[in-house]
Amino acid sequence: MVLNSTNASEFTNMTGPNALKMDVNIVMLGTDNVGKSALTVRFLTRRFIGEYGDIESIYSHNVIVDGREIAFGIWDSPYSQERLGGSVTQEKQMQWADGFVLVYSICDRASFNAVARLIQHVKATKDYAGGEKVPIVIVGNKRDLHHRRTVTSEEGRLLALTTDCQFYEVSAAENYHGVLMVFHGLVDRIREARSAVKKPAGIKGIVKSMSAVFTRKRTDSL
Ligand SMILES: Nc1nc2c(ncn2[C@@H]2O[C@H](COP(=O)(O)OP(=O)(O)OP(=O)(O)O)[C@@H](O)[C@H]2O)c(=O)[nH]1
Repeated sequence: MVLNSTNASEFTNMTGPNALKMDVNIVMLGTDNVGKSALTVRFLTRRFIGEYGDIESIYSHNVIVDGREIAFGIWDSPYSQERLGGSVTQEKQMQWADGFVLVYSICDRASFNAVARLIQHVKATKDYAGGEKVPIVIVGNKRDLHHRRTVTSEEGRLLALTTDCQFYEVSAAENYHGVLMVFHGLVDRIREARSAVKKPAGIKGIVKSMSAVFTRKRTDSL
């Protein structure tokens, strides 16, 4: 299913002459029932509808983020064990994606453990130009069910810190803003990754060390 929606009118500062369009493809990953579809639908429609079915969907959605039009492609598929095994779909997803939202439920320790494995898998599989870090956001969902929590916020934060990912705890059921932060945060990461590819790594360092040599020579000859 492909759903198209344009939601630009709710943002200010969006039609400046310098606004450039940017395509961003995002894959939602995580085990069953963690809320991948709920997060996606919340971002696209601002609504939480409760039941989402098991349909694989690629959504397209245009919004303005920081004055720039972003054309989101969001691939949301139900979890299956083949995901960790190297299926054709998974390979396609890896090639297609610019960034990943890795979701677990704070009430489901197994889903958190699966995210830790998925991070390693994505990092090992995703062939990112320039070798810079793959943009990944880890999301602990179902924050509204804190009385049933089995994964602490600290554990989520620590996982993000040790794997160089971003981290958010949200409730797709109760809070649109948190969900918005997830997708905007990922766009920032993708931007950073792309500009790292454009500017060859180390060029600043080369300029710095050359000027250091010349400065030293001048100083030596005084
Ligand atoms: N309380 C609560 N329930 C949620 C939240 N997010 C999703 N759910 C519920 O969790 C169940 C699973 O949500 P889905 O979005 O279908 O989960 P999924 O990860 O896409 O699941 P699969 O399609 O099986 O891979 C649904 O009953 C949702 O209503 C949340 O933030 N809080």
